[in-house]
Amino acid sequence: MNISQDLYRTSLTLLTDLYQITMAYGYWKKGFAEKKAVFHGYFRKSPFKGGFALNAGLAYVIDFLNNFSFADDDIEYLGTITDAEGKPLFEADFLEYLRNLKFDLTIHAIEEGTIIFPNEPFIRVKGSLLQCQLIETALLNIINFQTLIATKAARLRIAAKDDQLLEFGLRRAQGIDGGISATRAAYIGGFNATSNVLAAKLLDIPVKGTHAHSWIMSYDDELQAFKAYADVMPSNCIFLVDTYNTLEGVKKAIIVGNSLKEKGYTMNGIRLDSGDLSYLSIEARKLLDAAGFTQASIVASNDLDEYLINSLKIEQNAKINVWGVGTKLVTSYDQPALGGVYKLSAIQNEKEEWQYKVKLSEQINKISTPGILQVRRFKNSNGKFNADMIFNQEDEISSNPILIDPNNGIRSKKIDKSKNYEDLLIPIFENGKLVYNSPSIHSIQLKTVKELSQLDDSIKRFYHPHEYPVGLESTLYNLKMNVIHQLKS
Ligand SMILES: Nc1ncnc2c1ncn2[C@@H]1O[C@H](COP(=O)(O)OP(=O)(O)OP(=O)(O)O)[C@@H](O)[C@H]1O
Ligand SMILES: O=P(O)(O)OC[C@H]1O[C@H](OP(=O)(O)OP(=O)(O)O)[C@H](O)[C@@H]1O
Ligand SMILES: O=C(O)c1cccnc1
Ligand SMILES: [Mg+2]
Repeated sequence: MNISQDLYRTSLTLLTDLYQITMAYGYWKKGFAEKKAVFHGYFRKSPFKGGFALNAGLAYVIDFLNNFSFADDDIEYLGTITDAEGKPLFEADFLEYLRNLKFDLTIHAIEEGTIIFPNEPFIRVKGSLLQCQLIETALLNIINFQTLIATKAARLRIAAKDDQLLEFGLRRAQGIDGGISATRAAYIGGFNATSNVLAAKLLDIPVKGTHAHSWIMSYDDELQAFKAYADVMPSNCIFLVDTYNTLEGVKKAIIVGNSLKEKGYTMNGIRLDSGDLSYLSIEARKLLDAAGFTQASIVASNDLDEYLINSLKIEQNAKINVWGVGTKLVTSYDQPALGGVYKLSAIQNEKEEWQYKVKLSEQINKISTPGILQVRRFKNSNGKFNADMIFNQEDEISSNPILIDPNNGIRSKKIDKSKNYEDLLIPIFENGKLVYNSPSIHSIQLKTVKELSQLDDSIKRFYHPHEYPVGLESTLYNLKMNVIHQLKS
């Protein structure tokens, strides 16, 4: 077996939890597989104790859904699953139903590179209960991870300001796909390039890199190693200077930089990968400037994250202008998962009327919201985000709506009707037909940059950020309370 080939040449339709297929079987058996339902995907808490998340993963969801069909070998495999008594779990007619299933859901989603907040649906799925159910796991798998990493990357972008950010994470990433999709999400979040060659090729992301300690160690002498590197790649020289003694390394880089200059080339810079990055970058900058290399970059790497970059830049005045970030970004070191969920919120009865559904919980923030929802983002006259309103599309909305905090009914906010707004959930699939053109990854990154500029600094800060107002429109809030009271009585 060739794992990588087998993994990527298979249909991904079985990328799901068994219970989705078990429920699908149950719906089919009970005759309501094709009953119309609505589900929404959303998360309840911004990651990293932050004030926002950056939406990512939609292009992968689209790809998954566009190819959603059970291949013959999928059906054959499902036929081999048995129950506790050793009998086939699924009957043959159901498997034939799956074999002939044609994806026909209607899906609205928020575009990648959009800032999103807790409780607002980033995706709305409408159509047969059976199909809505079958896609849950893959959809959450894709969006939870890419949104998490894109958010981390956006935080690194906030810390690094206008400096270059390079993603170096592949060696520490969570497996093969974890590595590739982390690279994608990092780019969406604002990284300039990656060292991951396969991801760069597959996803059209700029690829960059320096060299490793092993290059230096393979020579008897550091100076000889730099000279040899300059010989081989005179226009691609960022010398890693910390193998033995960092500042001595910088001096040797300068010697080689001067001979490059004589030959008409430019030394691009140096990289620091250990020691006190603040002290060493300040001293290295002095040495480089004194030798006339004022344009040479100082790249830093070594367990960096947004807090360290912020401290190095703001508190310590480090002279670093390119940041290589790996482990802490691609593994989302301080928060390993985004808790995005997918909940049923409406289902049609025999008369094809919508019945609204709520999942109750002792924890108020875990009570789901009923309806067929849309997210409306209100903006101030300067373009900055003002507040987001979640509303039920089936209800009339006042032009001066009142937003109510879903977790605290006494907190509310009035929106005046002069505000500009945008509805964030846009059509992606209509009855199974793709009606959305995915933007290039470069335009998604540009969108991120614009969105971050429209978000107030108080929401972007890392410690105790201000909570951006997201409320249920009052008619929806009342609907939710009514559904809850009916369930309790
Ligand atoms: N000025 C600084 N302020 C705060 N943290 C720093 C500063 N300089 C470096 N760091 C961080 O401190 C840690 C230092 O790492 P550590 O003590 O393990 O040694 P090292 O620099 O990696 O050396 P080596 O690779 O030779 O073991 C790294 O996470 C690095 O990012
Ligand atoms: O620190 P990260 O953010 O993950 O960035 C990537 C790291 O990978 C490389 O070395 P590696 O960690 O393999 O070896 P090292 O620990 O000896 O530097 C590189 O020199 C960076 O230190
Ligand atoms: O190109 C680099 O400098 C690099 C690439 C991967 C990991 N660490 C460093
Ligand atoms: Mg390391």
